Amino acid sequence: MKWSEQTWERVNLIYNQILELPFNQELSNGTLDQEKFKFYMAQDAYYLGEFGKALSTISGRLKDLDQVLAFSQFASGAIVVERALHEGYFKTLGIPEEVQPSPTCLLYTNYLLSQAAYSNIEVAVAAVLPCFWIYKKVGDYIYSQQEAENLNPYKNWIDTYAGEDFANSVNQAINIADDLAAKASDSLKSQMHDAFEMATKLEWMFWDSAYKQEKWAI
Ligand SMILES: Cc1ncc(CO)c(N)n1
Ligand SMILES: Cc1ncsc1CCO
Repeated sequence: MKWSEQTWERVNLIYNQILELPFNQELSNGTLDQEKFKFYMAQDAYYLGEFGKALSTISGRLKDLDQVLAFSQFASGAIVVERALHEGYFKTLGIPEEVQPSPTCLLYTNYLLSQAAYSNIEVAVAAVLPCFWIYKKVGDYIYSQQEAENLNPYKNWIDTYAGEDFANSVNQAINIADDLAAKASDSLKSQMHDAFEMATKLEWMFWDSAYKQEKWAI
């Protein structure tokens, strides 16, 4: 079995809990409170900027030039989505330009940046993979729940992650993780699983914290 198939089995329960989160259920049926969506958008813009930097760092650490190119394209893709949020949702929803990251957003982005900089490159790639794969699966799930006659106010957002371009990036990222895992020791593969599972939990926390509009205690 491929590393990616094994790793998905390990997070399948968390994935199902992600689908059940009130944020995703309400986003899917269009009833999500706009304040919660605005909070999420602001935090996600911050997230995408830091995620882009983590992808750039990984790009520079990879050896195979096709993989260097793929990660540098993912990095620019993430920054392009971040810029589009500023031109789109930030303006239409009236979100202030400067975003202070929530505790969970800071935890997640710092986890990704530190994995990108300091872990073995195989582990760093595994740590960023849920950002691709979980979003793709959640995007496809929510898209499949849409009823044609009801226009969901969050349709634009839903379409971003259910589209073909994103699907291609996700498949490329999974294949790169599998190629690295194929040459890795058992111990390294196990660290890759742990990083994938940790980032999957942080994805759960990110949506949960947006629903709760998480604040700093002091
Ligand atoms: C929190 C989070 N994870 C993953 C993605 C997809 O890149 C995103 N936009 N936001
Ligand atoms: C994973 C990811 N999320 C938003 S853009 C991007 C890279 C795809 O090009």
